[in-house]
Amino acid sequence: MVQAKALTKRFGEFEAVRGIDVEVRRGEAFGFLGPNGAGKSSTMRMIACVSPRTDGDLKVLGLDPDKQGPRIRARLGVVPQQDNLDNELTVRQNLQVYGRYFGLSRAQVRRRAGELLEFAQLSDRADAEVEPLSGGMKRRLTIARSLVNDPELLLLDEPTTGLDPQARHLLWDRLFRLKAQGVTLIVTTHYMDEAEQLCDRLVVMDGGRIVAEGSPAELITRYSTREVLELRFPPGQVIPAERLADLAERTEVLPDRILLYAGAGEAALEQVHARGLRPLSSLVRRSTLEDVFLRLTGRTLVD
Ligand SMILES: Nc1ncnc2c1ncn2[C@@H]1O[C@H](COP(=O)(O)OP(=O)(O)OP(=O)(O)O)[C@@H](O)[C@H]1O
Repeated sequence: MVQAKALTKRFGEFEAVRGIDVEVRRGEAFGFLGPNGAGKSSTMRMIACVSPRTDGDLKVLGLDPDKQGPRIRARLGVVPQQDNLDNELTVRQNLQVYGRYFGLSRAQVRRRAGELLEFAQLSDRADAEVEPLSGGMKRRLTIARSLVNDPELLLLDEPTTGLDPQARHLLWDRLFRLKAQGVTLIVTTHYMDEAEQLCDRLVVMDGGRIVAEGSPAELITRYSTREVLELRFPPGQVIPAERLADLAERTEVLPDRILLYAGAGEAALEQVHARGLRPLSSLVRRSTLEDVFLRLTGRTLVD
């Protein structure tokens, strides 16, 4: 669906995307995970044929965005980072206007709008104005609108940023449904749980480069331990990192806590207690993509 080789985007002197290689296969949910400024949106905008590449090769649906942008766009759905719905129109009209734009007849538009309202779980709001809708509803409507042309490939730039957990889960559920219908998804996100839930495969981006690639489970196995012991100490107390280092394969000291990467977290915690250390709280959890990112970059995703 997408083949990029040494794909590069420069803004003047600044290189936002630094020669990345990416391949997205039909039917998969593929993710770009990285913090703000990593180059995810710049990459997405090149794939969406709205921003030309500066260098490298790019094929989307086997076509060249420089020469065949309109043909590609006709088969794509694009969900931008910011909702750009028409607040003057109702929910249904937002879908209908887009349908007309894609050249559907009035009858086709009516039918498609009905299907999409159902998909977005907004049938009961069809004739409501857009402005007072919740953030989650607006997001679902934006996604529904991007599906008007029945795209093979759907690009979602930070689909759930700013949504509460319930709205995020509802939205993920809709995306799973699309995937089950065979739509290829490409998602950018700085939420590691979103990447872990949604993506079959992903690349971790930082500073315009790809720093790792694989399925969430592969990345965790490759770059982290099975379990992590998180210890918090009272404010102002120096974290006794040197007294804990031998309990784990690796430790990370963050401003408010220390992370001990150990195969068996409970056993490590027993040792902590046996050494007379009394953390304010302790938590044994499995490793996540956040741990992978920390390992690869020395920073947390939300820095
Ligand atoms: N039009 C532009 N002109 C100049 N610099 C830009 C432009 N667009 C993006 N950049 C810069 O390129 C870098 C990558 O931006 P990009 O939006 O691709 O990152 P991102 O990973 O999507 O982060 P975010 O989540 O903030 O969108 C940033 O440093 C940004 O300031």
